Amino acid sequence: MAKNYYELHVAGCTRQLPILPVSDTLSIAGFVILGDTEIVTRASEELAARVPKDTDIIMTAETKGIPLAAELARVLGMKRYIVARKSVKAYMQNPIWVEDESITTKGKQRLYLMDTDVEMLHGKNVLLLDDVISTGGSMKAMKALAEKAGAHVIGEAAILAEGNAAKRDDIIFLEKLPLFEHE
Ligand SMILES: Nc1ncnc2[nH]cnc12
Repeated sequence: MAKNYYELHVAGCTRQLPILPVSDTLSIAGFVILGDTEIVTRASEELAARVPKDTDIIMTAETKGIPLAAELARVLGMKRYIVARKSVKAYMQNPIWVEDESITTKGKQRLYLMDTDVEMLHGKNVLLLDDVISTGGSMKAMKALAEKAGAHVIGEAAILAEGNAAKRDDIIFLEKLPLFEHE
């Protein structure tokens, strides 16, 4: 049980985030939107106002970005959105893939798209979406994957920008989230 919490205020919601170690020297405030309809709905409304006008389609990656992408696409009246997967399922034909590294996952993993996703992305302006942008590793992998599929990445958006990402002016986000360094 985590003893310490960080109080987050975002899109009119307040959440107590448990501070949890991800390495010997670094802890994060765990932000989980899975199962939280209120934060997903309200954040999507605020993000919708900031989506680049010429966005054709939204793309996210498994897992925590999925409800956000579904709701943001719905608010924007988009019938489809794209989910990059962490593994290849039997129903995924002719997959393409890239390597991915993230702050919350140990080691390397891959991100995959199936051929129907590639068809939907080809030649489109795509907005990359996630719950948190931190090191930028997941976004980098998603960008490479979208470009491999023949899409043009028009922007990167998230509910929160964590650590140094909060200083970036090339990404869309609603609030900052600190990282917690210790000895
Ligand atoms: N603070 C955080 N909580 C949950 N997922 C994350 N991914 C990157 N930073 C995170």
